[in-house]
Amino acid sequence: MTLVLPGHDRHADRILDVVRNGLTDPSNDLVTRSWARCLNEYQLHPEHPREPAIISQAAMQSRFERQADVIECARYEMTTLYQQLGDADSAVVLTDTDGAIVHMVSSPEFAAEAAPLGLRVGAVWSEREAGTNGMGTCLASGAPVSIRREDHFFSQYTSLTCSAVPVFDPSGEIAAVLDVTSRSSLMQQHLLVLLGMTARMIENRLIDRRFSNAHPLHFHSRPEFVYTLHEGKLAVDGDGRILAANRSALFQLGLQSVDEVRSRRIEDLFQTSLEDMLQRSSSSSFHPVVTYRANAALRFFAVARQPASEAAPAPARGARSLGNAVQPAAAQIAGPSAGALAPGAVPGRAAPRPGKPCAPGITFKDQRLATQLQTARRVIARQTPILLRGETGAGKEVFAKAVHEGSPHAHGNFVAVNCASLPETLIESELFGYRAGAFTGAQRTGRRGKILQADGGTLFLDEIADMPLELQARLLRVLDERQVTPLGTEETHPVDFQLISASHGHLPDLVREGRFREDLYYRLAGIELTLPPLRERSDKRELIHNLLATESGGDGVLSPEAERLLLEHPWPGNIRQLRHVLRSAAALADGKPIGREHLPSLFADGAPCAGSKPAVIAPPVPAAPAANGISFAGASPEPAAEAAPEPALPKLNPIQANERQVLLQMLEQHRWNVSNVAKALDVSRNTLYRKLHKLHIEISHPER
Ligand SMILES: Nc1ncnc2c1ncn2[C@@H]1O[C@H](COP(=O)(O)OP(=O)(O)OP(=O)(O)O)[C@@H](O)[C@H]1O
Repeated sequence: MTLVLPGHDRHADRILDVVRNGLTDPSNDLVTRSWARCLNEYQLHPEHPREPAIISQAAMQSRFERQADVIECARYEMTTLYQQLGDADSAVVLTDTDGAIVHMVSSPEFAAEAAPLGLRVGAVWSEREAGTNGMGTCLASGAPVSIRREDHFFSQYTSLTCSAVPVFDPSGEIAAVLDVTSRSSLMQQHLLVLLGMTARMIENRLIDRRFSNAHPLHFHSRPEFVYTLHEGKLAVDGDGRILAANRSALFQLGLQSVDEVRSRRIEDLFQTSLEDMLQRSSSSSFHPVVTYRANAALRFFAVARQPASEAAPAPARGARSLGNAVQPAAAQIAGPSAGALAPGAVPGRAAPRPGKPCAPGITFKDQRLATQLQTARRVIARQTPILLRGETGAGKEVFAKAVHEGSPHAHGNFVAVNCASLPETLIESELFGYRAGAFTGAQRTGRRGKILQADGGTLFLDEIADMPLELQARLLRVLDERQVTPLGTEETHPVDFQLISASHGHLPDLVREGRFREDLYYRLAGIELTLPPLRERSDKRELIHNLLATESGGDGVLSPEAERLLLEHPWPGNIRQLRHVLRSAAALADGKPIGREHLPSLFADGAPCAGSKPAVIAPPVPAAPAANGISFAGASPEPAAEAAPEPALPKLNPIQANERQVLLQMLEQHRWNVSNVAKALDVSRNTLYRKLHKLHIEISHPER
């Protein structure tokens, strides 16, 4: 990479000009003030760049020891942040209060390219050493900063952009700086928000760790924010004296610093005592209880618990696999000695089970996918929830099942729930189950919900973005408490399941729009993996042949031209689309080698293949007797349409019949991608699924 931009002397002139002539840029005052510090206070000169000082390994050892608990609390959050960024040309970096890098997470390639510049463990990035830069300037100003390319004091860093935030310890002092350094200068505002949230999570962990003998007290003015990143958190000793507070606690209590709260008693802040709070919390099963600010009419919802060090050990079952139980050690990677992480790779200690052989036709030979599978199996063995992203039909569910089969819970059930295809009103009972007669329409026998079915196994929540907000809160509670209460009952059942969720969309966007709970997102995304789309897979040829073998009963043969067309196709519908194309091709070829003329749906977008009739848009026709409605035979020429008549439909009125026709055409145009059709119609996927269900258009997975 070119880390030095041409024209660096112009860069130096600009800095000298601005500082010497007092030309501060009010929109970037923080940067110009830092330049002035570099020139006047540290006697640096932009024309005489210097490399950051490197601390010897031996000297770093004592820093690691001093910072041990901060590093330990930050490791996992840094890895999660790195996974979320999905930017292979970036590093997530933690420095101590001198600006020395104590931990770093990045891809091996980026680490190798950035090391000569001093972006590595042991390098000191204070302003005094490295001029204006994210980590150093954040330390100097005590505030979040973004230092974009030419904002750097030395020109050798102007191909990089860094955003950094301070991390505070429980006494309110800066304990570390968390930074993302990247080649891209885009989205810095967004990045600062993510960094800020990550810093808060590290701070909260640090309170738990340093005050494990104290009573944690969680509170917020809104009950749904208790136990979330936004909660106020206090550590209280056995006499009710406050030992530590997080930033949100100070903000909500209207205080400026931890000193103002330390050594005060619970009664000074709230109209309650520690004993009362503990007693009420425990009798409400640790649901938030109401309390008031002392001497004011401010209402809060709070929960007080026993110290973590005294808490009874969790039951053997249920103690292991939920989001709450995420172990910081799950993401031990770029430590003092290691240094780099391949995107998507999180080495762990627990050896994954080898896993059952895959079902016929299923393959994970693509290198990236194979690594992801290995990573996911390691991570799930360490009780970390997995969030899968990937285009529709890319194989998220198949992947999740393969993770389950190689996991310590492989002996339990793999239970899949598609949150988008269930009507909103049914998701709750489907997930949590219900007692007989719990509501009108409930089965007489009651129903064991999917969460209980997954006890001892794996719950796969597909299209999690479509889970309604109220249910998100309930799911979060299950993940927190590791127990489930079926509808219409008071009983709680302990549950122990591994959690894998999937979404084709970007959950942080939904979080920003207020459509998805941020705290739930963090619970689900212990690690986030983006599965490659079919067009990027290196095992495409093998996949095509394997799928053809299963779809044709072993008889299918491809002509070289057909193979080439299949390999070159962009596959917007991914493996599902490929499977259907092969299924109808095998039916059309009827035992003969499959040629171009048997692949009409590849040309359905207006490029009909030579020698075949133009593609016809028609209702989907099952290509095999038991197949469902997902078929590209709908866009195929007549022989396929004649091959199997559409099953008789219940009677629809003329308006419904018309609607059905329009929807089928749209589905066909969008290659049966429900999300895209929903987008085109400007309705939610949920609404569209309900409509499809009503009009008897079946969208399901043929192999389920
Ligand atoms: N690794 C694989 N090898 C062979 N076939 C696969 C593989 N992964 C997925 N498939 C096939 O692709 C189709 C779609 O897979 P799957 O349902 O897992 O995708 P998905 O990403 O969960 O889809 P959606 O986003 O629509 O829920 C299925 O027919 C499945 O059998």
